[in-house]
Amino acid sequence: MPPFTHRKDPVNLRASIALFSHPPQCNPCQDFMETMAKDGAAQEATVTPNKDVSEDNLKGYTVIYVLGGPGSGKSTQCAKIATYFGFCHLSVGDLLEAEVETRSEYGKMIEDCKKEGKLVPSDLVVKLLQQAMQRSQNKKFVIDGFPRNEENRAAAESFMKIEPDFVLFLDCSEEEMKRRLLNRNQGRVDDNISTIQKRLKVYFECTLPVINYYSAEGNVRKIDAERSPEEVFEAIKDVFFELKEKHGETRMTL
Ligand SMILES: Nc1ncnc2c1ncn2[C@@H]1O[C@H](COP(=O)(O)OP(=O)(O)O)[C@@H](O)[C@H]1O
Ligand SMILES: O=c1ccn([C@@H]2O[C@H](COP(=O)(O)OP(=O)(O)O)[C@@H](O)[C@H]2O)c(=O)[nH]1
Repeated sequence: MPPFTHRKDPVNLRASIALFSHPPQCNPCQDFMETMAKDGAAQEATVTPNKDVSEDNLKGYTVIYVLGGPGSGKSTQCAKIATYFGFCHLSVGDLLEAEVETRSEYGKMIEDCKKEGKLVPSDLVVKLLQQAMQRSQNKKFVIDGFPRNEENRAAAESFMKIEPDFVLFLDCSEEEMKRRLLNRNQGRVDDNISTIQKRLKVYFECTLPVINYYSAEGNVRKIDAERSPEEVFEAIKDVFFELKEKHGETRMTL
């Protein structure tokens, strides 16, 4: 399969990327990571995984990654998947927001990243995700909006030993994603046009390569996400049933 590019408006995409003069920030917040490494802060407080649960316990879980641009409908569809198929829905964006609310030492940095549309360092994201998975009673996870860049993907594989059963790619035009985000109206600090442009840039430059990585492994199911939420979910259900039939219970437990 040829690599995914932006589907409907490649000309617009090139134009919008050209608006940004700084280089892609697929490994952002470097200063913060260096500080964490120096003082061992990553081991502290709320993000310390439960010590009596080994990372090997994550093996044998069913994991589905749901990727797509900001506003492509990831959260909307993950909630439906969770309800219909009994998966645990883990939104990394929500885990980060919850971390901000605990007023931990990472709160300000997370808030700043979010306002700027930047990605939070992988160490922290992976720890939060690992902790949430270990605390869950469920063994089937639909993971919303992660991995966002190559560093995230590699960290999930090497530290958590997880690889997705498959990746759902919600394909939506830039124009529609912008329209949805500007109408989302949930008081998010990042749903303004300036931050939306930055998030889209990160998506095109950092997340699309991850989708293409999995696609090269034959592990991506692309969904036309520009239809109504109900129509999108019907297409997603077809993918789940088709894969269940193909792989049986051993590969994916529904
Ligand atoms: N298929 C759809 N058609 C129209 N609006 C949608 C659709 N899916 C989601 N939305 C709306 O678009 C906004 C962004 O959806 P959301 O699921 O939060 O996207 P993401 O998690 O990818 O950022 C929300 O206000 C949501 O209600
Ligand atoms: O793996 C992730 C997921 C989210 N974020 C941060 O959380 C923000 C919001 O992500 P969310 O998934 O909530 O929303 P989306 O941008 O997909 O609409 C992003 O812009 C990033 O700042 C991150 O750093 N890593």
